Amino acid sequence: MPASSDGNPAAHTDARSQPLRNLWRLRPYLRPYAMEFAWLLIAALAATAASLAVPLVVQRVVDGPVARHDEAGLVRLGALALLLGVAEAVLIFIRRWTQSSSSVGMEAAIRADIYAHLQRLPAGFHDRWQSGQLLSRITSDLSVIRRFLSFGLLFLVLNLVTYAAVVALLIRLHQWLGLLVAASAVPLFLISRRFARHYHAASRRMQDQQGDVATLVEETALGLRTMRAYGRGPELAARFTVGARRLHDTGIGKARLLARTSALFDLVPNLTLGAVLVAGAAAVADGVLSIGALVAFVSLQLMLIWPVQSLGWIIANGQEAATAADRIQEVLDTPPTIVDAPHARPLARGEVRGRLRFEGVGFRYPGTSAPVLSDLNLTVEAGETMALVGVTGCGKSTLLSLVPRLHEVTRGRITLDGHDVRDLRLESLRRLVAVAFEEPTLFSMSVWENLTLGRPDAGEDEVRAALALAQAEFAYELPWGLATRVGEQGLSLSGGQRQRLALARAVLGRPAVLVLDDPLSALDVHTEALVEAALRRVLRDTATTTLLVAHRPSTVALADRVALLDDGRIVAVGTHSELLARVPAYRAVLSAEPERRSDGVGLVRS
Ligand SMILES: Nc1ncnc2c1ncn2[C@@H]1O[C@H](COP(=O)(O)OP(=O)(O)OP(=O)(O)O)[C@@H](O)[C@H]1O
Repeated sequence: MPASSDGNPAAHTDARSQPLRNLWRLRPYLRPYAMEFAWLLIAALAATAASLAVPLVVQRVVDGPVARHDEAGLVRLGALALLLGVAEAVLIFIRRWTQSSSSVGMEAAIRADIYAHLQRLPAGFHDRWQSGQLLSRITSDLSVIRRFLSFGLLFLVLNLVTYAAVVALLIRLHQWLGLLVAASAVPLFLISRRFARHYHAASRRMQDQQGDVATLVEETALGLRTMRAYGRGPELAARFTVGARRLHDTGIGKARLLARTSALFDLVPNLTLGAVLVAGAAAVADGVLSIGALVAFVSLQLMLIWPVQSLGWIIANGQEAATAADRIQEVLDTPPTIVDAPHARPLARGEVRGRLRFEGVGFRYPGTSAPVLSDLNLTVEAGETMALVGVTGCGKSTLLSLVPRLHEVTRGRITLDGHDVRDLRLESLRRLVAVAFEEPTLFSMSVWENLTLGRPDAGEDEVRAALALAQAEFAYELPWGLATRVGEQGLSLSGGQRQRLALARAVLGRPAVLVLDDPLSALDVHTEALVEAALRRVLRDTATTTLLVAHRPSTVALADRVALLDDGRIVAVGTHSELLARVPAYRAVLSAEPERRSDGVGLVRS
């Protein structure tokens, strides 16, 4: 399903679009457990058969040994009833034991597939989807499906079989009374159908709202400091209260719907039971039914009460699972748009010189009308360092993201040594092109693991050299050195420390092309100078082609040439001093003069 542009793809979903179809589509996950399911179904059916046999034994007891005062017969039939009871208990144990391992295994397999799919989806998908929505799909929605596959589905089959078997036995005991019980299935069916329709819509609403609340909690946790600094705590709390209240109301609505329907599910079998008792007593009085048969009839009919009562719960569980499956398939059905072309080939580091060309490149974010880049031409020679300069919001980061194909060009092409980057294997391209973002992400793992993300085979000397280059030797001073866990729930690092580790991570990969998005913006002047000096040395020595977003003259000084980006195009290319001398717009961008934003939103300083 295409996500909506408001970041809440769920908001536009038709809840009744494909009831049960998406749940059915999950059946391949059941296949590895088909044998286990067959066994547990056999165990469950055998347990049901054992429980159904008990009233028939009771009938024999009442009409036989009790009527004839036959003690030996009573003991024999009593022992049989006891045996049936024990058999039922053992079979139920076997069923429960089997069902837990298979359903948890299926849940884990679906979760692994969703996670792998999320990794293949392009950056644009993650820009549009709220992470809370993804989180709730991969956690609570999957749990709902597991519960249905392990309990709801089993009891649905079991209860239907029980119902059919009991009705058949009842018809055998007394045809008309049996048919009366069978007729009670009609109102039950109508009630179930209406309930399923309403409950499906309510379930979808609730699962979407759970995702919204998860998003709110996540945003609050991530933005806690900003929120406090601006004194916006109460406002966010109010937003949360509204979301939580909505979720609460939907939950209450669902519970009331279930309660109302459950009352009807209680009423129908009890009314039928009342009618059977009256008509059965009359039949016994007329001598057409024995007392033992009436006792057996009523005992069997009582066995229908639980299957009918639990129908509400089973339908509710099934509808929740169906909507959860809808939400999961919405993610799985989103095709990964940035993938290897069939003819894509790998390119070894040794084969690459690093000449990077943008030829008539255009780019527009999905769901937006105006392109950010249009007809952009630029050549970065092999081993050259090119700085990219432009006002805030003109598309510098967007341009960089096109090189490793985090986004895909919508027009033109980007070539590396003459190869269109779309003709290269993604894995190969991303090994050749290393990126350091302005706001780098460190993962919840050790500094070492964060550094060697793109080069798991890197040796200690290489890591040391990369840390030295990025002036990031502070990492050795951390409590456990490079083994210190950083990122979420790890040690907090300053913005500058994070940037330096990200820079070390980028250069450690020994890339052919280094893409740096203002990588020194969070450094103090002294550290910046040290990093720049080291970076200049390395860029020269390793002959790495570098495309570098720069806002400050000191960073621009790292570059051999500078390209000025304006209105989605490269409007000037030259050395820093050439552009300073002949391009007023360049002077304006690099000086502290106020400059119009490229999108015309207002006046900003670059
Ligand atoms: N995911 C997105 N979806 C839609 N529009 C986006 C997205 N990301 C960025 N934009 C828009 O694209 C334009 C270019 O953004 P970009 O981040 O590339 O600018 P920039 O030149 O790097 O800015 P800065 O110097 O502030 O980092 C902006 O108008 C921005 O609003």
